[in-house]
Amino acid sequence: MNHFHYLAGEMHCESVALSRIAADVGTPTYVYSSATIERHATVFRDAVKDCGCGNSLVAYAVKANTTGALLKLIADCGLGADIVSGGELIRARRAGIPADKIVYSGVGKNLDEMELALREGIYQFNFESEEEAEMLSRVATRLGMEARVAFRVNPDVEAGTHAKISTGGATDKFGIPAHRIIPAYRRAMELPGLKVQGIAVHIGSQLTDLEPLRLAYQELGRMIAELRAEEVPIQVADLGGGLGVPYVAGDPSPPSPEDYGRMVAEVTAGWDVRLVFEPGRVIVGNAGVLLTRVMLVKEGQPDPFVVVDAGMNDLMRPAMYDAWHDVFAVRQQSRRRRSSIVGPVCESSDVLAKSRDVEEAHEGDLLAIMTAGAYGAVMASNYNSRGRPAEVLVRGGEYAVIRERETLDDVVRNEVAEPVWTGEQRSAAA
Ligand SMILES: Cc1ncc(COP(=O)(O)O)c(C=O)c1O
Ligand SMILES: N[C@@H](CCCC[NH3+])C(=O)O
Repeated sequence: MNHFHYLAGEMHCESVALSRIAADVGTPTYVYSSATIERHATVFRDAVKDCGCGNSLVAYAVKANTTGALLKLIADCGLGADIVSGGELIRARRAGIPADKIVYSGVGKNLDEMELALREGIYQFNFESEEEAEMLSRVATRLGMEARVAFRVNPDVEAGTHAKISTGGATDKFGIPAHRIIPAYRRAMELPGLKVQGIAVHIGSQLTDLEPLRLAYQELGRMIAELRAEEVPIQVADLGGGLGVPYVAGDPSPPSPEDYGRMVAEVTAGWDVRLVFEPGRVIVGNAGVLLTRVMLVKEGQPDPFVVVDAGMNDLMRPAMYDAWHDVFAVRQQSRRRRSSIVGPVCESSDVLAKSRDVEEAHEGDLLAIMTAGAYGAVMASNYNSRGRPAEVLVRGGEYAVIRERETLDDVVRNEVAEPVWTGEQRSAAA
């Protein structure tokens, strides 16, 4: 369910016409609906609230979309944050997410990031290796602090999603395999500065079948029992994120948060733990579109190329994962024409929609690339010296720019125009 819909043949977000945003802010621009985000946050929270001990923590996976105003909205819905870097920690805190609602995942946290997270007092570090436990112990001891920790298990299950977004297979870099879990916890319990409290799992993203999740959670349940038999005090089970969203209008396949919540309640019954969830895409995916303008239409083989002003640098997903995003004309057209929608970037993979039966497009038309709220703006780059797109948040009948479009000055800001070579630095110091 989202808040993008047609009114008198024109696509609106809530009640704001996308053509108005394009006229005021330009294109390409990401447009988000605050009502959709609030709704998804609430629906997810309600779907899992009775699972586990009933005091579940829903920690939004900040990587899906980190724009400050959007994070603030999610914080106001009471969600915590799942972070993967010091930068995401700072963003989450600035958005008002309390430290005790923050969990920290990721295979490579550096010492500075560990120190920052410790000083902030986050809820839990999810270790992805035994080495991380040693590192954090040293940091915590030096600071005279104690870190609450968990290990992420790699359950070796086939998530049934795109290979590049699967994370729970034996050859993926994430987590540690089941056979190393007990020794890892034994060691962590001996290390100073660590307080073992939980266990975590996350097998991938855009999952449209609950079975792989069920298998992973059952494996987690077995591990909790084994760990408790070894007197490891597991009180928290972090079930990760991964719930998919429909990328094709009307696609019924992704399970609803309610179905997911029922499955979780069933599998985790009797675990006697606090559950943590890390949803990303399901909160923001359908809350955003990328608004773009047709620059020209050129003949092509086998279909015409509709060249738009958004490219793979603005929305990487089609080039990177062959991802499908519906493309609709902002002003509905009755004629249709098989076309490829392509960006201006100098790469053959800069194709947003390949040979699609779409509404016929003409120079100057506006198009909406749908379901672009998650892993869209966050993955944008400056490739081809293109400024990253603007972002706009709609609320009721009004909207606000929440990120300005980058100018060329912004793009080159950190470059040093007149390099100072090391030899010159030495002679200046002498
Ligand atoms: C550890 C972890 N948690 C949560 C997420 C969020 O996943 P999703 O956006 O699919 O819910 C990810 C991304 O795959 C992740 O790596
Ligand atoms: N960036 C991916 C999701 C990765 C999730 C993080 N592990 C996507 O756009 O689908």
